Amino acid sequence: MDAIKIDNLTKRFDAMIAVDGLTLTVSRGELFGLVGSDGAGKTTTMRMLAGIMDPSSGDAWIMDRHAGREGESLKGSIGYMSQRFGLYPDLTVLENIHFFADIHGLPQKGRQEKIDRLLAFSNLTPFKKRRAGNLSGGMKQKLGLACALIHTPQVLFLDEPTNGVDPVSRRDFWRILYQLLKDGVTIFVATAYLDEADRCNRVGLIHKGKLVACGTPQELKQLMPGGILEVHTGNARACLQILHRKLEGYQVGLFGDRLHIVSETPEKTQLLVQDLLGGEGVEIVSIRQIEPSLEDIFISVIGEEDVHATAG
Ligand SMILES: Nc1ncnc2c1ncn2[C@@H]1O[C@H](COP(=O)(O)OP(=O)(O)OP(=O)(O)O)[C@@H](O)[C@H]1O
Repeated sequence: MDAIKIDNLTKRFDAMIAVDGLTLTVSRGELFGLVGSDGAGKTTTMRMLAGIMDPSSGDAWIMDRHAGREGESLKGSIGYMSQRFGLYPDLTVLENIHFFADIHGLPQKGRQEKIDRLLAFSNLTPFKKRRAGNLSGGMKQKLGLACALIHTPQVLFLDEPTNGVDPVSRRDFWRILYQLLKDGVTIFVATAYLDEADRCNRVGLIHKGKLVACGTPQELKQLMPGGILEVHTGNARACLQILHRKLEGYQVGLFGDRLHIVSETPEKTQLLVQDLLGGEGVEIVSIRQIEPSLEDIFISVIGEEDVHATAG
């Protein structure tokens, strides 16, 4: 059964279409990633699903209830952690959680046990008396998550929850999400980090408000015809310029100190690239075919010039 059903959801801001005919479903207990660069339409989608923004047209249902028309009755079933999650910096960790418990009308009976469980779950027990303003970025996000979970929602919406958080805390945060999945919570997470997208059961790539691809990470990786050639040389940027100049009709992108070339015939392209770079006096450290990453797929689907705003 579907936890989330989105049908032709559209949001216009004057002439600008922020979300353009989005249609997709998310099953119960699924971890779905909405992936796109800045301004792709992720936050606008989240707001409409969480019932805090009306769509211009189209519909969404969460657990069989209409996100707009039945928004009020949905509140108890969904948790929403927005990008600028409203923690109170002057309140302690514990006080913040109590504040959200009050908002959701959580009864006093059983409340303390619930809070203790959430604190332990998010590894915040030792910090419960610390003021939220004095927490690290990663801890703030965990506290935001604990607050979003206080009323035991069935569906959790997370808008770029690990934006700007260090890699160790990000991994920690994802561990917590996997625990929630085990408890049967459906998670809909927006992210610009493609490595995070790889951790999702299914991924939707959104670009300029449109869903341009959707499937499991493995399915998305099969969207790419041919393969990827990874080229490692002493100076990737110089080689990028050479290949942009001389290798017409190919997508070439810079990934750290490596170049990725999308090719339908990688073996042939490998010979061509070896010739071209050799002719320019470039020494190739290695050149090999690799499995495309989600980042490769993203670039191949939306075009290289549009991808630069996307975090790696
Ligand atoms: N209230 C608004 N009024 C006008 N335009 C808006 C409004 N909210 C969003 N937009 C525009 O809609 C587009 C989609 O924005 P949205 O915030 O949904 O993208 P996003 O993928 O979440 O990116 P980011 O991570 O930068 O928030 C952007 O071009 C944005 O400028």
